Amino acid sequence: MSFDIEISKVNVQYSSTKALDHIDLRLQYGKIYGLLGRNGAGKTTLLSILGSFMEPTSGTVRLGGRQIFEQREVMQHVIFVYDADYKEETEKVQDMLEAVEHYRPHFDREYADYLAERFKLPLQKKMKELSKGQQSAVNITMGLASRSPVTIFDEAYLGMDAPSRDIFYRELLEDHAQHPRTIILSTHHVSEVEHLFEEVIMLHEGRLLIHAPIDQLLERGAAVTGAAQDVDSFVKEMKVLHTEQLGGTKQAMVFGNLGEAQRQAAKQAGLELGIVSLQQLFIHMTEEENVNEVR
Ligand SMILES: Nc1ncnc2c1ncn2[C@@H]1O[C@H](COP(=O)(O)OP(=O)(O)OP(=O)(O)O)[C@@H](O)[C@H]1O
Repeated sequence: MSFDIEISKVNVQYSSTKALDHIDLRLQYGKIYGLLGRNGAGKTTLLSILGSFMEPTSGTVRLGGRQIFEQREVMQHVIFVYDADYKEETEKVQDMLEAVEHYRPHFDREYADYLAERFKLPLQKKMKELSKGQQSAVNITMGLASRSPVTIFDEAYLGMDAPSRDIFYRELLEDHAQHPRTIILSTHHVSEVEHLFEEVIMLHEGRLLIHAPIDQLLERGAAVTGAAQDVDSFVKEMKVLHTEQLGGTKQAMVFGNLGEAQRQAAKQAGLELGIVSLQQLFIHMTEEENVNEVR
């Protein structure tokens, strides 16, 4: 079975809110995707559809060419890890892990034990007795150890401290290298995880803003720094996402590939060209005044 994902003309309407507006996406099997968007952009809605937690109002979602909603045989290959509510959960951690093993055909018990050890999970405690960060670490352990061909993490690290998040990111990269699968990570900690992504998907107000390989996206951003009038004249025909000025020195963040001739011209004008991080691009690409031109 192929595990490529095809999302076609997907719309989701919640009473008066259009949460997803005509989303078309192809996700190739085996890559790590970063899903970004401001609060309310539609990330959880999109991931809930992929996780078969809900059906779109219209449009189709296929995995390997097959419809996914309520298709148990297809959905055993997809795991959706999200910030679940365990306030009432009396199951012990150990039992939770064993239960997942039952219906996840690629689950690796040894790896789950190893991760439980790495995260120092109290295996004999009830889920509701765990701290928020520990509950998230259980979710992540289930998500990684399931080795599902499609593994979705929706803000899965909530409450986890920086060392635990670091373990998560390292394990994800190492395990993905050994057991390639599609991983989709939705996150607000952009600067912390951008090194994981192979492709970036940005949603804005329910619509697709961009879907591109991360290196191509980063190549489109540049920070031009120098004397204010020189910067202004250099960027006058370009898409400027953001500017900052300190005294006579200005920095403009531009969006669009700079060719060799432009790079030479910048050098001759005494301007410095710097790289822009994904976080900076994300912040300014999703500003109201920039969205239309980015699109
Ligand atoms: N059950 C619901 N009923 C009505 N509106 C909803 C419901 N769930 C989500 N929405 C709305 O749909 C839009 C998308 O919400 P969604 O949770 O998908 O965004 P998100 O990108 O995951 O946001 P966040 O980053 O804040 O988690 C928002 O405007 C939200 O208010």
